[in-house]
Amino acid sequence: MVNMILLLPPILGLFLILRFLSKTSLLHILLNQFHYLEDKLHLHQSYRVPQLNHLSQENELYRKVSTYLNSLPSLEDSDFTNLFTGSKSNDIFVRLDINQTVWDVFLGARVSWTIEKPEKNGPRVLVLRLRKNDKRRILRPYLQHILSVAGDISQRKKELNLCMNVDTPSGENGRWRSVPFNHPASFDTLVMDVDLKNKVKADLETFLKSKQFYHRLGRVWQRSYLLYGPSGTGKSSFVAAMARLLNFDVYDIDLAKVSDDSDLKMLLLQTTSKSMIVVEDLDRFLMEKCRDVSMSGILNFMDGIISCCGEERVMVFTMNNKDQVDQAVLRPGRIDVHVQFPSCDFSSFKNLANNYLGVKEHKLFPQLEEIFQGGASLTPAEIGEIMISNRSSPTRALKSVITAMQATGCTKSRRSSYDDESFRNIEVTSGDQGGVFSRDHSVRDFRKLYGLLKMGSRRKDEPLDLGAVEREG
Ligand SMILES: Nc1ncnc2c1ncn2[C@@H]1O[C@H](COP(=O)(O)OP(=O)(O)OP(=O)(O)O)[C@@H](O)[C@H]1O
Ligand SMILES: [Mg+2]
Repeated sequence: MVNMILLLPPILGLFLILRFLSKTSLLHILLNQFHYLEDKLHLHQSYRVPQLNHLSQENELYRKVSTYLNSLPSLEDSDFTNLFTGSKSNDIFVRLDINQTVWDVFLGARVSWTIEKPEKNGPRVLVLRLRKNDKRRILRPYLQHILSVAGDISQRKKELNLCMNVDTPSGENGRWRSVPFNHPASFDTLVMDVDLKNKVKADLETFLKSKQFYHRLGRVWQRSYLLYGPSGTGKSSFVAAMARLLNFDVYDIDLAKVSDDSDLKMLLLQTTSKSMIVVEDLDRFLMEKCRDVSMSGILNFMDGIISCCGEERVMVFTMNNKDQVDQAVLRPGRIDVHVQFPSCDFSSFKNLANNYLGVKEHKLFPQLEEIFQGGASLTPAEIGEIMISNRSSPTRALKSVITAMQATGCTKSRRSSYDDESFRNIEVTSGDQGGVFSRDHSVRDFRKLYGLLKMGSRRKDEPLDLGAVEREG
């Protein structure tokens, strides 16, 4: 009994000390000091993983290690970790900051990673530090482990990036600025010929599985698409839908910000594999008299000659009108698939009415069909705008569309040359099957061999005054 009484004060004291340690940061400080001392007592070796290689191309290992480190739970314990919101409002991301160290344990060995930035505006370097005793045992398996975890994370990755070239390089990310790519368009939301949509989807899916095929032929594993048609017919939305289907980052090249051919090469070298390279309004750029990038610079870029690092790439060019463009740009092999985006026909219109207004049938449909058959048309963008502003009243929306179509004054006689020309010009080269369909094939041949990548063929010649439509509506 006396013994028990004697033991009570030390037990109580120990309890109070432990409670004090757990409630304050003293325990944490002591543990840190212990790790620090333990660290000092061993010989260490450091390895550097630079962000860019000697050609200023992105070092893929750097990206993979960053992906891995940003997924480590220990990052949350590290001081001054950056917190960011993601694309969804309740997503929070944890990201390592410059000079911040994160610890990791692999096969019982403790290693640390620090992001350094040797020059103020220069690229970053990830520094791995591990004990010399552990080096032989863990270095290679550890790096393999990082690659495999990073691979899994990217496969699950839902967030895509949109990269845009900028005039002045920051050094850190080279010439590309990237932002999360959240464009909501998908193949489901795009109103277009179902057959055409499915053919492009199948073409993209086949491309993804064709690595061996391209390698056997000694070809760069890339596929090029030309999306052409009037403004507001869904070309940019289609690009977003393609990126979403492929799960590729998008590199949107603004050629006006490219200073010369070698600058264009450098930009391409700084893109990664599994990406989509997009050049919008190429026809307009090629038409410019004073431009900094030469025709041969553009052609080399399209051929993928300068793509040393970027395998598995899809290139997309958009144009309003391809008739004025040099045939060298459009030749098979340089552009594999041409997809035409026409103004709306009646069947697409009904799909838009269903999507925007929830209307499958309406008493005004026969009148609208007649107007469409008369040759008048609007682009999906124009029809979409009218429907959005009148979405509370489908009848008013449809009446406004009728008024707008009548206001365009487009008649059958004004559309003939465009129709016939575009019909002849459809070219689909099917690299994966080894076939090239030339311009001379008849339309029936195209339908038979690959299917017709065409949604219809009407055109609007004059801009719509939406203000007038709304007033009348
Ligand atoms: N086929 C379509 N289906 C559904 N929505 C469409 C379609 N085409 C256009 N839109 C709508 O119209 C708007 C403009 O479309 P988009 O920017 O894709 O056209 P574009 O062809 O790229 O035009 P531009 O040549 O001027 O760049 C978007 O908000 C899009 O949602
Ligand atoms: Mg566009």
